[in-house]
Amino acid sequence: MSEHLDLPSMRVGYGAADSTGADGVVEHLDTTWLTGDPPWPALFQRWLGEAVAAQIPEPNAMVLGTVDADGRPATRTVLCKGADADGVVFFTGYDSRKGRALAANPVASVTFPWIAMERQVHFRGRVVKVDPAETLAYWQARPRGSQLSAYASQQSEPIGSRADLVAAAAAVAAEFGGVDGQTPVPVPPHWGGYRLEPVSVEFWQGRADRLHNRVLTEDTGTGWTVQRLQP
Ligand SMILES: Cc1cc2nc3c(=O)[nH]c(=O)nc-3n(C[C@H](O)[C@H](O)[C@H](O)COP(=O)(O)O)c2cc1C
Ligand SMILES: Cc1ncc(COP(=O)(O)O)c(CN)c1O
Repeated sequence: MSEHLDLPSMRVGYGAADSTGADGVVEHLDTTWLTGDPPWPALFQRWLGEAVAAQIPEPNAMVLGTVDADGRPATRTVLCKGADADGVVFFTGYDSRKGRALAANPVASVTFPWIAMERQVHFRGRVVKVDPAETLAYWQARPRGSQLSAYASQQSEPIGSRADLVAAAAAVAAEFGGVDGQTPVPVPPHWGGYRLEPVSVEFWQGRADRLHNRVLTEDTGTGWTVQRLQP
């Protein structure tokens, strides 16, 4: 397949030297943009708001990296459902492949790949389960169809066919009064939220000639540092 695609020559240049990039920002990302304690939330909220305003698809999608008990890394996309000074929150199956990795190794990375904005934000840190009240509040805000599917799905386990999957979902729907029923679907015991509590957050802004801007903020244990990194 890829032999018909000229991958080596595929590239996009970012901005023009010393001018604005696709992020619409003339000034270069600078360490002085990161203020506050911790220093990352204000700039992160601004960039997230700009990604939403730019109408890029799924601006709250983030690529989550985990490492399993055998040291094998894996990444997949999840939706960010909360972001504040305490960290970034996502919801998933606790017994899924990622859930099992996080049980063994409660650390992760997440990357927001805002490529259309020529931006990326990268977090690393410890991961904790959110408390059940936070999971319940989010669960109740999900569409009923998504609740039924999450209830039916043993996420990341094999299933024989699409028909088997549809039948499993239909059985769960019947248990709770049908797809359009009124019986509330309880939070499945195997489902809930996690919060990545960042110890490092890196902001990346693409610039001409690959002379990009990178600013890293890290929690050293005695306070947050802010440094520019080479591209
Ligand atoms: C844009 C996008 C958003 C997704 N959001 C979630 C999510 O919030 N939670 C989730 O469990 N899976 C989500 N998925 C599916 C995951 O990428 C993944 O396939 C699933 O969670 C199983 O991952 P695992 O087997 O590594 O545990 C999303 C996929 C895409 C493409
Ligand atoms: C399996 C799964 N779980 C959870 C989510 C999170 O999003 P939402 O709660 O908005 O459905 C997604 C989003 N694609 C998903 O695919």
